[in-house]
Amino acid sequence: MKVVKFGGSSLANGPQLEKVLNIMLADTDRKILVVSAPGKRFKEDIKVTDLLKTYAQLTIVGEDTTDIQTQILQRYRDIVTYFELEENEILSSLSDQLAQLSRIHYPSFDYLYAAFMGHGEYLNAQLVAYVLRELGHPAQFVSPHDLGLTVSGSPMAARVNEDSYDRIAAFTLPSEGLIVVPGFLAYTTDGLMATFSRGGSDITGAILARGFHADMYENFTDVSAIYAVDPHIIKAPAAIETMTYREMRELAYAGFAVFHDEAIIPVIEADIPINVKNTNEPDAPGTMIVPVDQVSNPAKVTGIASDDRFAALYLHRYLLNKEVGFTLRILQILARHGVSYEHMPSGIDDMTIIFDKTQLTQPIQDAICAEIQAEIAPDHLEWIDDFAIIMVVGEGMQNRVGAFSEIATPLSEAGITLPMINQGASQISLMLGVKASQVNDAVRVIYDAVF
Ligand SMILES: Nc1ncnc2c1ncn2[C@@H]1O[C@H](COP(=O)(O)OP(=O)(O)O)[C@@H](O)[C@H]1O
Ligand SMILES: N[C@@H](CC(=O)OP(=O)(O)O)C(=O)O
Repeated sequence: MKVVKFGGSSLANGPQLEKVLNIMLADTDRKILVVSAPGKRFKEDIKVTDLLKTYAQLTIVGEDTTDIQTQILQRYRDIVTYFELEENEILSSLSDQLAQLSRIHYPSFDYLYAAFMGHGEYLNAQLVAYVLRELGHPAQFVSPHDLGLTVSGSPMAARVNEDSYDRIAAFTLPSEGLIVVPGFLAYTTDGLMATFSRGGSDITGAILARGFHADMYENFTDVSAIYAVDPHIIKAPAAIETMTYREMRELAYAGFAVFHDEAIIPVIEADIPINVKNTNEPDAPGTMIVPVDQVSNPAKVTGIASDDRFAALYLHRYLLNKEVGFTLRILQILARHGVSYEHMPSGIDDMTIIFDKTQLTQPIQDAICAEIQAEIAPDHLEWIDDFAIIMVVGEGMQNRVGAFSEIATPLSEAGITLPMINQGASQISLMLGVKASQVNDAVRVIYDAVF
C-alpha cells in the first residue's frame, strides 16, 4: 500500500487536479491521498495558504474580510467549474467554514494563524473527495482528528505526538476507494487546530506512511527528480536517481525545498522508501530515498544545498577553552529569549554561534548581544547578518582523503572566503559558512569542481 502526497503546485487548479486523480486511479496500491492547499498556478500567483494568512491578519486588525474570502473561495470554485460539477452543495459548505473561522475565539494569535492557514488543506481535502465521488470513484474525506494524529509544541511548527502512530494504525481503511487526508494540519490533545511548519504536508504524508505501515511513500511535486543543486541556481543540474535518508535530511535542512527536512524522520524510523515524482511527468522514475544499506555504490557527492536564512554571532576571548560553564552561560542567555542555535563551531579562544534568522527579531538580537557583552565580557563580539550555509553531502564523503581540498582550492581561486568550516561532525557532509552575497557563486564553483 502506498501513501501519496501531492504538493500545492500539483493541486493549483482543475487541470492539475485531474492529473492527480489519474495518477491515484492508475495504481490500486495508492489508497491514501494527502493533499496540500492549492498552490501557485504561475510564478506571481499567491498560494491559498498565503491568502489565508492575509485573511487572518485582516481578522486580527478587525478589517473587512469579504474580498479576501471571495478570493479564497474562487480558487476552489474554479476547480468545481473545471469538473463541471453542481456548485451549490460543496461550495456553500466551504464558504461557511471559511466565514466561520473569523467568528471563533482562539487562545492566541498563533492558534488563530494555524487554524486559518490549516484550512487551505482542510477545505481542499473535502473538495478533492467530493470531486472523486462525483466522478464515480469511492472516496472519503478523513481529517487528522479522525486518525488520532495529535501534535504538541508551537501551534505553527507543531511536532507529532508519538502515540499518534498507534491510533493511525488502528484506523480501519474503507474496503474500497481512497481516503483523502488534508496535509499540514493536525490537532492538539485539547482539540485545537495546529500546523506543522510551512511546507509541512510532506510531514503529514510521512507520518501516515509510518502509521499505516505503507510499503512506499510517494511524494508528487513539479520536478522530475531531486537535482544535485537547486535548479534556481544551476540550470538543468544532474538528477539524483537514488539517495539515502540522511543525505536527504541534510540537504533538505540546508535548502533543498523540494522535501521538508522534518518529513524524513517518521519514514526513517519505519524504513519506508520515499519516491519523489513529478505530477506532470508521472512515468519518469523520479528520485528514490532509501536506507543506507540499499545504496550499493554511494556517490562521492550527492548534492550541494545552500541557504541564506542564517545569521552568526562570533565571539573571541582568550582562554575560553579553560573556562568551566562558559558555553552554559551563553545557552542560558539564548534560552531566556526562547532562541535555539543551529551550530556552534568553536576554536581554543573563539566560537561562532549560528542561528536560524527566522526566529529572531531586532530587539531579541540586540538583547542577546547586550547580555553576552555584560555577562561574558568577550574581547570581541560580532554579529554577522550576511551569513549563508552550504552543505556538500554524500555518503561517499566518509573518510575520503582530499574531499575538502577539492572544494576549498577552487573556492579560494574564485576569491570566495570561508569564515566557517565544519567537517567531521556529520560524517557525510561538509558544512561551509559563506557570505550570503557569495553563496550562489560558491555553489556553482563547487558543482563544477565535483560533478
Ligand atoms: N535540489 C532540488 N531539486 C529539485 N527541486 C528543488 C531543489 N531545490 C529546490 N527545489 C525546488 O523545489 C520545488 C518543489 O517544491 P515545492 O515548491 O514545495 O513543491 P510542491 O508544490 O509540490 O510542494 C521545485 O519546483 C524546485 O524549484
Ligand atoms: N500549504 C502549506 C503546506 C504545504 O506543504 O504546502 P506545499 O505542498 O505547497 O509546499 C504551505 O504552503 O506551507
